[in-house]
Amino acid sequence: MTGPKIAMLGLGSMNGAILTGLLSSGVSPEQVVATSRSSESAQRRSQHYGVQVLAEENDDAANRTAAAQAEIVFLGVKPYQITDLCAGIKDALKPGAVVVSVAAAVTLEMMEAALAEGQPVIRTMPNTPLSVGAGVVGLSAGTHTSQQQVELVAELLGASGSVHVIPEEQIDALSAIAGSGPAYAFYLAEQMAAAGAELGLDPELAAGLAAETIYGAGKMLLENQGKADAAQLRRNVTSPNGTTEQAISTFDAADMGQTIRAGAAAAAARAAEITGQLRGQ
Ligand SMILES: NC(=O)c1ccc[n+]([C@@H]2O[C@H](COP(=O)([O-])OP(=O)(O)OC[C@H]3O[C@@H](n4cnc5c(N)ncnc54)[C@H](OP(=O)(O)O)[C@@H]3O)[C@@H](O)[C@H]2O)c1
Ligand code: PRO
Repeated sequence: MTGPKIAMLGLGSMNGAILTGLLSSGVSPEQVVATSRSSESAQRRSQHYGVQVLAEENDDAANRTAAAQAEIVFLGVKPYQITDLCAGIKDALKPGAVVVSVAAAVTLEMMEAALAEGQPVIRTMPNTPLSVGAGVVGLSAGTHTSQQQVELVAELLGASGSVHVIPEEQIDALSAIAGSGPAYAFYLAEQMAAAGAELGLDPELAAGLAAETIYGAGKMLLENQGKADAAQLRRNVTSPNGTTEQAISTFDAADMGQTIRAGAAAAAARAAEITGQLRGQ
């Protein structure tokens, strides 16, 4: 085993996506110990990822046991569970270990208050495309976190995506674009596939066309950065008086741009609302 030992407490969609990215980028399964709530899910995930997964259902101390072994401890449970999890593991953590939350809405201050005095903590907002090496991560460091720990975590996650160190006040905004963003793209894919089927294409073909088209457009956006922005690339497809123009006019008439901006604003507002609820607990 080379590299730091990593604990993943909770191994659902998000920590699972991070783990897939880590394993693809050269982290060895022996470096990882994970937990889940149910023994059924622990068994399934252990088989899927080839890592040890302890179930809390079988052993109340599963999270402590996993955390005690690691230099980096990812918290991947639901936001309302994070501070209880912190309190549960605080005495078990190794000196120098860094606790990395992936949870929406849970602040560094809340985690620091639930952990031992001086505990290094990092708050992240990752997205699930980390599982295919194309993720985005927002990262804010706590009061007692060293630059070396930030760099270690950024390097680990950076092998499966881009990492942006940002002030904590901007995490909800990043979450509304990049954390939730894959769902917006999947929603667009669903609607494009449905439209293709309504126009007479085989539904499977239509879904494939939607996926490949969104992938290709994303690749062009990235490869044209600094040369042509999204608006220019869209104009390049939109021949005057042609077919695309009809689609874009229909979108504009329904104020789709404003709808998308309102959706992202609602996601950010919900994060702030959950933070408020957690503070009131
Ligand atoms: N999904 C995303 O795209 C995304 C993106 C960014 C951030 N996040 C954040 O990621 C966190 C997890 O979300 P998710 O979507 O991954 O949820 P999820 O798929 O429901 O996964 C939650 C995981 O936590 C486990 N768990 C529950 N209670 C536990 C306990 N007491 N001890 C150990 N493990 C426990 C569950 O185990 P069982 O399977 O046995 O129930 C499951 O593995 C949330 O805080 C969310 O804000 C998610
Ligand atoms: N998924 C989590 C949620 O929907 C956080 C961003 C993406 O709450």
